[in-house]
Amino acid sequence: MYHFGSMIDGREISKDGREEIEVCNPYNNEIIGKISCANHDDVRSAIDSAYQTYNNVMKKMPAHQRSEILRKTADLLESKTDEFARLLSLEVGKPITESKGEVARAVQVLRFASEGAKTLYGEQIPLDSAIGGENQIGFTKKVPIGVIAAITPFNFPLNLVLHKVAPAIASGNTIVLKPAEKTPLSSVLLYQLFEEAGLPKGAFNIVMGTGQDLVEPLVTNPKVKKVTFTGSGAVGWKIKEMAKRKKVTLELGANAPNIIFDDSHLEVAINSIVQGGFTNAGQACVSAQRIYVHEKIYNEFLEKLIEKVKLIKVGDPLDETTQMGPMITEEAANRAQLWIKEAVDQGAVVLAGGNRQGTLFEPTVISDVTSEMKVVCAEVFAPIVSVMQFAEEKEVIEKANDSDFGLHAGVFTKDINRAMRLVDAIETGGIWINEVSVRRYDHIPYGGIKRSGIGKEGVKYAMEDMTETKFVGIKMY
Ligand SMILES: NC(=O)C1=CN([C@@H]2O[C@H](COP(=O)(O)OP(=O)(O)OC[C@H]3O[C@@H](n4cnc5c(N)ncnc54)[C@H](O)[C@@H]3O)[C@@H](O)[C@H]2O)C=CC1
Ligand SMILES: O=C(O)[C@H](O)CS(=O)(=O)O
Repeated sequence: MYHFGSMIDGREISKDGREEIEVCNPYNNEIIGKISCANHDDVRSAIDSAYQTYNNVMKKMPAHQRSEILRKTADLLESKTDEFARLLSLEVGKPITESKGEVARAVQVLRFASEGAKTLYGEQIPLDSAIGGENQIGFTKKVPIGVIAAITPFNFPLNLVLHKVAPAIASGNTIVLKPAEKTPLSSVLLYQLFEEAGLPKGAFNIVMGTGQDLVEPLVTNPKVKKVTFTGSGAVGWKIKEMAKRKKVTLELGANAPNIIFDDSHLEVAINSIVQGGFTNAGQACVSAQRIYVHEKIYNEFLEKLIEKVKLIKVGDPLDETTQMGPMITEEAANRAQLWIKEAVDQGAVVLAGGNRQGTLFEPTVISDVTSEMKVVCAEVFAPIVSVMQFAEEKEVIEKANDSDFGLHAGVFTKDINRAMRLVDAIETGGIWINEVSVRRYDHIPYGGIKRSGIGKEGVKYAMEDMTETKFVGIKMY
């Protein structure tokens, strides 16, 4: 059984006399580990360590050395794919095939960051474009900002942690991480790899515990220069207020629209929605939640979708043949079931699934929903897709945009002109054509608008946000 404390200034601090939180396998509720929680003094020590290490070490470390540490960490992680994947399946409950996918993506994040460390360019500015700027040279440097505080959610505990730690190290910063207390174990295994790869002590610190307890002292400490948060909107926007004038990145939730026109490749669209709605039991912020299907193909689409959804094998995440595992807690599964009941009471029809056994929620398809129902207008974060029909392009654009959120969208059509019209009309941070909203590659700019957040991740873009652009001017005479 794993038992980890906080990792501060290059060592695991004492676990004695600390409050403990058990980490359970959501599939069978077995305890797989526990964490000993940090207190507010520990948070301060972690920030002090990160601050000293930034000023004395990381700020001065050459790019090739930062790059090499990241490259070595990537190689180490790749060599331990099975161990990490197993732990992800145990702590999150995702099928082992998806966990291996998360590890493979995490390796790529490290490799992108390793390359990014060497290509953090400023630009040359032609000063003589301004009257009076003759005989002067101008350029910019990308300079690190210092200590970064990172707060992460449960659903992709390795990759989403790396989307903060890897760009921070690549750009010469230091970081204090508060991982999700439901899935904190993989972040410590990751920490150990960084240590083995030669990352100086204090460059990456982890404080263990609940957000309620640790986030305020972390975010409000004056030595922290930037806060990067991934998680729910309810928490994220509170953190933004706490952070006051600090730089803040918020990666929050959504209810992604996916639009299927009557000229789309039906098989491709259906397979994409099956993947996009049920990956990680729907617990992805870009999960395909609202599916708008053109009226001409609505019945055929629905019939084929239901057929495929009913075949999804739900069960033990460690079984290689399992396609969907449990939700993270019984409370989360119960909430999803209540939302379905509420929708049904208001006229919705459950066409597949709808039931649960403990944390195991059946892959669910509902129709006859309205835009006021929670399963449509709120973030469902469960294996539930709502299918609606439309007749006109203009109408479906309005429906897709009728949301407080705006993270990713998917559009299926063979008409490039229409696709490009939707690219411009749909209000999201990213849009896919002939691919489902859930698709994410780790080097694309990723982040939402509206209530879905502020700023972008994706290694290069996170590095931009973790640096300042400093102007340098030289006058010749
Ligand atoms: N846009 C994106 O990239 C992503 C967004 N998410 C969003 O994350 C949410 C699901 O993850 P959860 O872990 O359930 O989110 P959550 O918001 O409950 O927790 C995220 C982090 O915030 C901390 N936290 C919780 N309550 C807090 C409080 N009152 N004060 C301060 N900190 C607090 C937690 O300890 C955890 O570390 C969904 O809304 C999902 O859409 C998840 C993954 C990616
Ligand atoms: O990395 C991803 O695939 C997503 O960011 C995870 S989530 O945002 O969809 O939860």
